Amino acid sequence: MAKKGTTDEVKKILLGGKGIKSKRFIQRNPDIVKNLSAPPIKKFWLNIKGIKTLNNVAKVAYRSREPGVVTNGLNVGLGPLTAILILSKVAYEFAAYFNGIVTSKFYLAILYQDRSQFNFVVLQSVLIMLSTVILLALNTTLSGVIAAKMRLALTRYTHDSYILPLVLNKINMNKELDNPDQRITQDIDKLSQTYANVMTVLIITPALVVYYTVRTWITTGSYGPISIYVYFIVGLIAINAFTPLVSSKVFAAERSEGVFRNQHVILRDQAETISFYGAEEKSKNEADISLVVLVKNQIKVALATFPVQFVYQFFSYFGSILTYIVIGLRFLGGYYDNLPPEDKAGLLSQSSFIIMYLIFSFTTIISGFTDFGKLIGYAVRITQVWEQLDELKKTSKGAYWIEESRNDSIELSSLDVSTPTGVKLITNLSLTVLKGENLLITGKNGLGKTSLLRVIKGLWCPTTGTVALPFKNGSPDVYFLPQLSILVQGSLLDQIIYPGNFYNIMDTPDVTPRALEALKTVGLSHLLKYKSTTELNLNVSEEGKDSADIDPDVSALEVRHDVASWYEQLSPGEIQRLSIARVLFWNPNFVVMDESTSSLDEVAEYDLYSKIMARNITIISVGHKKSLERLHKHKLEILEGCSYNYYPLY
Ligand SMILES: Nc1ncnc2c1ncn2[C@@H]1O[C@H](COP(=O)(O)OP(=O)(O)OP(=O)(O)O)[C@@H](O)[C@H]1O
Repeated sequence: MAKKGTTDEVKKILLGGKGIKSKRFIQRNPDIVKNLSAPPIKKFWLNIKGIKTLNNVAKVAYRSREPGVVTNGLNVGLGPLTAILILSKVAYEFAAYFNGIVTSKFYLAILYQDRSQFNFVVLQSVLIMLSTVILLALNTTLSGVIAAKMRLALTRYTHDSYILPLVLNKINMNKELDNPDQRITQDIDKLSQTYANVMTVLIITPALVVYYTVRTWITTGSYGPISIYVYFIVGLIAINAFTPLVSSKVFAAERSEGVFRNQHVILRDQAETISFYGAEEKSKNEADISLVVLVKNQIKVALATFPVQFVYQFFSYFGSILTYIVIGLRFLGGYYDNLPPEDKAGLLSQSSFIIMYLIFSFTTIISGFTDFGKLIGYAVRITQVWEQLDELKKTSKGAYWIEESRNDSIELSSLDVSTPTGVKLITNLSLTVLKGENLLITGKNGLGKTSLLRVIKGLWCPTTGTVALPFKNGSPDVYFLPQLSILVQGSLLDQIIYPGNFYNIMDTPDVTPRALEALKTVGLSHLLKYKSTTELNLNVSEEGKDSADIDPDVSALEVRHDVASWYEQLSPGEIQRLSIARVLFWNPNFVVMDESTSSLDEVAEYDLYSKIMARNITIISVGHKKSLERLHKHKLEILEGCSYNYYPLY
C-alpha cells in the first residue's frame, strides 16, 4: 500500500495538474508547493534594485584583499586582473577587426592577380589569426581566474559573518531563508562564473557599437545605422519582455536544487540508520519528489528561455540578411558605379564585415543582458543571506545574560527558559554549582534539559535571569559535550584537540603528549593502529625531523583521514570516549555533558567520570540513567508545568 501511495505522490507532482493544486495537497505539502513556484520577482534586469544588488556584490568582491593573496603564481588582486582582461579583450577586438578586413585584401590581391601583395596578405592573415587565437585563449584563462578569485572573496566575506557564535545556529534554524549552504557553495560560484564572462562584454561592447556605427555611417550614410538601431531596439524590447521570466525561474530552480542536494546529504550521512529502519522506499520517495520538483523547475527555466532564445537567434540570423540589404541598397543605388569591379568586390567584403560586426555587437549586448538577468538572480540569493546575517547582527545583543562568576562556580539566578517560539519550559530557576560538586539534570523527554544548557552556553536567550560562569582569558571556562558528538576531517590528534585548530595550538610544546595521554586514559589506544583506505595525502608531521626520531604513536596520531571514514570506523561508544578525551585534553574548570555516556556500560561510565573528576573538573550532566546519581552531589529534576526539584543526592 505504502509503496503504491508514495509512487502516486511522485507521479502526481510529476504530472502536475489539479492534484497538486488541491487544498489538501497544499496543506499537507506547503514546502513542495513553495518550491514549485517562482518568486514574484519582476523585471530582474533593467531594474534599478537588481542592478544595485549586483553592484553591492561586486563591491564586496573588489574591496576584498583575499583574491590578491591566493598565489598559484598569480597573486594579483581582482581589480588589476579585471583591467588586464579588459585590455586583452580590447586587443582581441583589434585582432578581430583586422581579421574581418583581411578578407577584402584577399579579394583585391586575387582579383588584381598581384602575387607579391597576395603573399603579403597571407603572411598578415596568419599573424592576425595567431594573435586572435592567443588572445581568445588568454581571455578564457583570465575569466576562469577572475571567477575563482571572486568566489574566494565573496565566500570568505560570507563565512566571516556566517560561521560565528550565535549566528550559525540561528540562521540555520531560521526557516525563512532556504538553503543558506547552497547559496554559499553554489550560487556564489555560478555568480562568479557568469560575472567573469558577462562583465567585459557589457563594458567593451558599447564602445564597439560606437566605433562600428561611425564606420557604418561612413560606408552607407545615415540610413545604415538608423535601420540597424531600429532593428536593435525592437529586439531589445522583445528580449526585455521575456528575460525577467528567466530570472525568477532560475531563482526557483536554484532553491529546489538546494532541497534536492540536501536530500542526498541526508542519504549519505544517515545511510546506515535508514537501512536499519528499512526506510529505503521512504527515502527514495523523498529524493524522487525533490528531484521531480527540481526537474520541473529546470524545465520551466528551459521553457522560459525559448522565447528569449528565439528572439536572440532571429536577431542574429536576420542580422546577416539585413547587412546585405543595407549594403545592397547602396550598391544598387549606383553609389559605387565609377569603381572598377575588383575594388567593388573588396569594398563589398569590407563594408559587409563592418555592418555585420555592428549587428553582432548588438547581438552580444542582447545575449549579455540575458546572462545579466541570471546574474541578478544569483546576486539576489546571495544578498538575501547577507541581509539575514546583518539582521541577526543588529538584533543579537550577544549573550548579555552571561557574566563572570566571582568564585569558581556556576550560578543560575532567576532563570526563565522558553523555546524561541515562546513556549515556557522552566521558570524562576536559581541554583549554584560549586567547584567539585557535580550536578545531575534529569526530567522527562522534551521538558527542557537541553534547552537549559542552550541558555547556559549562550545559544538561547532566557526570558529573565542571569548565568554566571568561571572565565579564563576572557571567555567562559566551560566545555560543552552536546548530545550528538562531531568528528572532523583530519587526524586522531585533530579529533582530540577539537575545537582547537592544529595549526594554532601546535606551537604549545606538550600538545601531542597531552592528546596521547588523554586518548590512552579513555581506553582508545587501539585507534592508533587504525589504517583507513581514505588516508589523506597530507603529512603534517614536522618537517626536518628524522622520521626515526618520531615516536610511532605520535606519528599514528597525526595520520589524517577523511571525516566520513572516522564516522564509519568509530562506534557510538568510541565516539563518546573520544569526546571525553577532548575534555581531558582541554582540562576546563567545568564540563557540561548532555547524555555523553549513554552508550557506555556502568563500569566504563564510572571509570571515565572518575578520571574527569581526578583532574578537578566539575561535571554538569544531563542523563536518564540511575547509575549516574552516585557520581553527582546534587540533582535538578525538571518537572512538568515549568517547575523543578533541586536537592542533594548524598
Ligand atoms: N529550535 C526550537 N524551536 C522551538 N522549539 C524547540 C526548539 N528546540 C527544541 N524545542 C522544543 O523545546 C522543548 C524542550 O526541548 P529540549 O531539547 O530541551 O528537551 P530535553 O528535555 O532535552 O529532551 P530529551 O530528554 O528528549 O533530550 C521540546 O518540546 C522541543 O520540541
